[in-house]
Amino acid sequence: MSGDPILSVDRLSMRFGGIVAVNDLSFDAERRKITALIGPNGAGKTTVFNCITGFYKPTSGAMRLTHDDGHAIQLQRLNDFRIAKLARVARTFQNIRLFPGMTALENLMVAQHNALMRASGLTFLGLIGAPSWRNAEQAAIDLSRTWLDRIGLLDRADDAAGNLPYGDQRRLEIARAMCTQPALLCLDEPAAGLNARESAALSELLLSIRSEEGTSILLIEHDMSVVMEISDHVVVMDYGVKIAEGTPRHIRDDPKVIAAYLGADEEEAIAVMESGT
Ligand SMILES: Nc1ncnc2c1ncn2[C@@H]1O[C@H](COP(=O)(O)OP(=O)(O)OP(=O)(O)O)[C@@H](O)[C@H]1O
Repeated sequence: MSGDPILSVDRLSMRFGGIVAVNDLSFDAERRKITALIGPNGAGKTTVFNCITGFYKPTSGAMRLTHDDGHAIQLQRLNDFRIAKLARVARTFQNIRLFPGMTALENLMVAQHNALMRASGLTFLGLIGAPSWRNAEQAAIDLSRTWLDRIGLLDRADDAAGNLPYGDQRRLEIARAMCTQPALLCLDEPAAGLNARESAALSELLLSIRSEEGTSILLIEHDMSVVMEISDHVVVMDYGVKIAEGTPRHIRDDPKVIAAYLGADEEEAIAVMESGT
């Protein structure tokens, strides 16, 4: 794929002892597009995310994130905190990681903690109520409320996050990640456990983040209806390697992809496709 990649993964490998979770993987995620990373269970998708976001140090390979101004950052050289801060990569996890006892609004304020700490002069300006601190705090509240509105939860701002319906919690996590104003948003199975109506709301939210904020999105997802509906580009992994990539329509008809999902070999998959079943 040619174009304007925000993320270039180049020959990435990750081993755990004898297990090769990711093997010589290369792909690009285009700027202001939605790139889906799919594959059967154990294909290595989450391990790729963990390398990109600095949870794991890859065994070998490079991951370059290029900001809009052309400044490029080699992610494999940074730890997770610096990847979040300097590269502006935000992520969500397979399981919900909100603070359940805090309100929806407070969960979004927490995401802006670092910016607020800077504005508070590491608490001193906050203690004396300096105008610069008050302005920064108001801006953080405004941004939180804007995102609550975007996900349809403004009227539940003061409810504990843990009391919200599951689909709302999923969207709140994405809103929390967006409050860090990321360049690249990495979402690990955001549609897991959602019903059809909630999946549709999620797809709508992600499409609006792409079009309104212009945020680039990298998505791991098993729900093919979501993948097919919102992805600009799909990368398919199996056993740690890339087996296909292209548009959703292209990969949907690829016998290697069908074989990987069916657990069949490629010839069987072609036979299934040709029989139209
Ligand atoms: N910390 C680890 N230590 C040892 N093996 C690991 C570790 N993390 C992942 N693996 C192994 O690496 C392989 C890829 O796992 P990974 O979780 O990346 O796959 P996945 O495609 O995200 O799967 P799923 O769709 O089920 O979440 C698996 O065989 C897994 O057991």
